[in-house]
Amino acid sequence: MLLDIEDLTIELPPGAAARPVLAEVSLRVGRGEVVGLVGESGSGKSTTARAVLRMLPEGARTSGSVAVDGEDVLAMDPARLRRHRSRTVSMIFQDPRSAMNPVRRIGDFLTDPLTRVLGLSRRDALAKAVELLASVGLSDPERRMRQRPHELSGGMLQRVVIAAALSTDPDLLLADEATSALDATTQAEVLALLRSVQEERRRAGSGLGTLFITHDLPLAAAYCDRVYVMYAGRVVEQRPAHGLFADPRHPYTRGLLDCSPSLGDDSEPRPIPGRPPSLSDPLTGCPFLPRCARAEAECETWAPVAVPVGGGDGSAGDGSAACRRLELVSRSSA
Ligand SMILES: Nc1ncnc2c1ncn2[C@@H]1O[C@H](COP(=O)(O)OP(=O)(O)OP(=O)(O)O)[C@@H](O)[C@H]1O
Repeated sequence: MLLDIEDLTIELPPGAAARPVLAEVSLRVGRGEVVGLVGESGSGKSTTARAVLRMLPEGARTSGSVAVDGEDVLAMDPARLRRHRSRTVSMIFQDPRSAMNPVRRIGDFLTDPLTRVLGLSRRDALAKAVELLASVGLSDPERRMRQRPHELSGGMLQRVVIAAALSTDPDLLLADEATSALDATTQAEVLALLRSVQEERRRAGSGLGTLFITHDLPLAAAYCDRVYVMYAGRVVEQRPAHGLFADPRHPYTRGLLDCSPSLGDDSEPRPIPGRPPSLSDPLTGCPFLPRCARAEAECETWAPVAVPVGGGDGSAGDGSAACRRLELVSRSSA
């Protein structure tokens, strides 16, 4: 398994929060797989991605494990961690401008990791940077190399950032809301680009794993192979994308789909009532309870546990959802 997060719990120092930022998160990404991580703001998506780079909140206490290619990231020594961050994993953020120094040229942004991390000569790095810009679909790459960020559109800049992220040939790509700031057409183009990179690496026999973070569940269901849904620092459902979209099992997943406008459906999107809990809200029982239309008194004391669920196409056990009602059903049919 390329990325294997097991039972990861991250707690802030005493007094800073009433509940963990992440609670017992387990998540896997295989080579060649695109895995979605979805949830409302504050659910813990970025913290999960940052934990893969061991970029943890100040003073955080951690339990559980984060392994990449079988190696425990939380136990890496500083030299190994540097290599892990610069070679094995690359991260793309929502705002490409924040990743770039506005006064430096695009060429410098790209050649920097090539000389520093890969040890290429300046000349080879320049040639490789031009190649990379062409490979992400930017016209006139030599001219782009001399331009500064403000001279390029958001979509073009995100392509530059993707080129830089791929320049060190990482095994794992963490895309944190990487297309959220783009208009619909540009978003579709950037997703197609990421897919084609994925295919190319698959054909070359060195599958790239992608963790695709978004608040947009229909987008994740359309783009990803498998999707994890997070709520209040926990994974509440994880399924193959088609099953999740066709037959969501957790009430929160259903709620997210019901509040998304969908093509060919005239029904009004219905927002989930209430708001997600903040870190200062202590949680007992099911964290979704205050917003759940199907909650019962017993949910108040229920300790969340992942219950195996089928794929919506008759296949069994290829996903899970953490809901007490599903646990009752699975117990009664066992
Ligand atoms: N370094 C930190 N110190 C204190 N609190 C933090 C820190 N990092 C994250 N948090 C808190 O942890 C919770 C989860 O944040 P996180 O950024 O992982 O959520 P998210 O799902 O990615 O949200 P968004 O979509 O808004 O980025 C939030 O309540 C956030 O305020």
